[in-house]
Amino acid sequence: MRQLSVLVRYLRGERTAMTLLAVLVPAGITLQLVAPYLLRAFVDGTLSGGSGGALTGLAAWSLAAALGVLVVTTATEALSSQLAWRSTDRLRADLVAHCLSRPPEFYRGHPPGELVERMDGDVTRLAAVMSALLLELLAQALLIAGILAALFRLEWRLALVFAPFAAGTLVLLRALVGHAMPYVTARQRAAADLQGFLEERLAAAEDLRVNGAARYTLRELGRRQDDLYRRARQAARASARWPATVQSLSAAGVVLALAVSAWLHARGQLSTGTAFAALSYAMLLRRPLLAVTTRFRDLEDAAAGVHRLKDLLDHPAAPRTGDRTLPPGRPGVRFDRVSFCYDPGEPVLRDVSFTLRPGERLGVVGRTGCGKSTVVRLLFGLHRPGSGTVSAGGVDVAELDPRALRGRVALVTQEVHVFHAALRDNLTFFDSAVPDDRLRAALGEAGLGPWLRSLPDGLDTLLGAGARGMSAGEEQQLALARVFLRDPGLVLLDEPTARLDPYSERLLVPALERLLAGRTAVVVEHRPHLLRTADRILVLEDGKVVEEGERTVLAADPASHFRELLRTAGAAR
Ligand SMILES: Nc1ncnc2c1ncn2[C@@H]1O[C@H](COP(=O)(O)OP(=O)(O)OP(=O)(O)O)[C@@H](O)[C@H]1O
Repeated sequence: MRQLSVLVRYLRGERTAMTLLAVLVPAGITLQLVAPYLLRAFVDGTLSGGSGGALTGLAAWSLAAALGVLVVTTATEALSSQLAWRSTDRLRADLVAHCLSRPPEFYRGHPPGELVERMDGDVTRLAAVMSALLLELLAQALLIAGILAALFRLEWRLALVFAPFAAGTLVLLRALVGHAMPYVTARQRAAADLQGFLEERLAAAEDLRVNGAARYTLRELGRRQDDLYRRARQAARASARWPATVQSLSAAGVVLALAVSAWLHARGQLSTGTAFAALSYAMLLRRPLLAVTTRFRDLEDAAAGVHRLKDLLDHPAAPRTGDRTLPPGRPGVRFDRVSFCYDPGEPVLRDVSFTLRPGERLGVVGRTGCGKSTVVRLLFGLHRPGSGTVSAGGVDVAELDPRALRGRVALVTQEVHVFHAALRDNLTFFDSAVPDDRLRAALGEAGLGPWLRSLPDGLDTLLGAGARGMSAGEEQQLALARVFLRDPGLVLLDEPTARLDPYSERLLVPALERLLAGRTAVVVEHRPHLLRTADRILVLEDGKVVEEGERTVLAADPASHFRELLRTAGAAR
């Protein structure tokens, strides 16, 4: 139940609704408790030949009580469901904001499908708890207490029979929560795993089909579905065992009420009306106990969900950033004895040092896996060096305000995300303040002018899944247009042409050249012809700098690593 403390935090902002509920719930319970009393008076009144007027009055009161229960229940449900929507919306917004501020490692541990399951599935389950369950459990607990109190007033011997029975049932319920929780958590984990798997495979559907991996994917899907089924069965078994026990116990309770009432009635110690009322209370008691137990499964689901959400919320934030900004103009770059490793273990960069003056262009080369992309990721502030300093414009990147950094430094990789949104929004990231002529100019600089003119709705054309498709080259040009729009002083290119065919690459190169002109740039590239315009070259091997210097000098030196790389690449072409 500790997990539900998260709920309490979100319910705290709902004072008015909670106050109204605090009035409505006891009112509803009181009305339910009054009904058997009215029944007793009616039965005893009828048997003792009471006046017709009094009996009609009692019947009218019973009807009013039943209507009252209906009105109060409807109002309670409407109020609690509104409260749940508002609270869960806030929780979901907090979760999204939280995830958006996590470092890249977070997304390695939590694939998008799993995050969607948590933000949607878990949060929706919580909505159910907030609206119905929690309130219902509270109301039913109050109802049980109320029934026992009413029974004491009615006939203390009957209450003595019921009190231990109800208490015993509640103790069993308490045990139930902890009992099924691990199974429920395992089931939810398996569901999230399945969702993550589906999300990843569907995103790569084209590759899977082309490479004939569809059958393997279906086999894997089957394995994960089996796992989910097995865990769901275990969870259902664990959750069902106790409610069945409680159901039997409550049936025994009703029989007990009947037996005790009949015995007392036979000895003349209980009026017929009181016996009826006692039986009504026994039936009434049966309802909350059963409701509580059958609802426990949902409650456990939610508690396990909260557990997983807390786990998500507890993930450490991205490393603290500073509030410094970059000085105006084109920033220089400096790596000073930088070492870095992703996970504890082998360093990916070791003691890397180099300097790039403002406006210079550095080509980073080396075999695959030698750490080239890591250099640009550190410069873009995606990771912090384990030791040493990475600075841009003379400011340690760790001390830069991330917004200032992103405003002045642009990273272009081979991954381009096209949102299912208008072209305009895809360029501005939903900033409506950017004027259209700037957008058109940026698209023109990126070489997308003719493409824009061919679009039926121009900047309003819908892009992304299910809408206007784009070739890999056009997507890459779109990424460049985003960068042109920001007019950064430092551009980082991480193999932007890697997934393009030679034709698309030839179309992209002029736009890339326009982008790099007059800016400081770090270019990671395998293909030597894209390094033709670099001023300096950095050659990495196993995370270490094995060569660094002017491109023309290195290219002319027959013994240089760079010359060797050019030769190898030339032979491969
Ligand atoms: N997110 C990550 N978590 C753990 N290890 C990583 C991660 N990213 C890269 N690595 C590892 O760090 C090393 C350097 O990776 P990096 O991407 O910098 O190499 P690269 O030189 O750019 O390679 P390529 O030319 O293939 O793109 C590799 O061994 C890689 O497996």
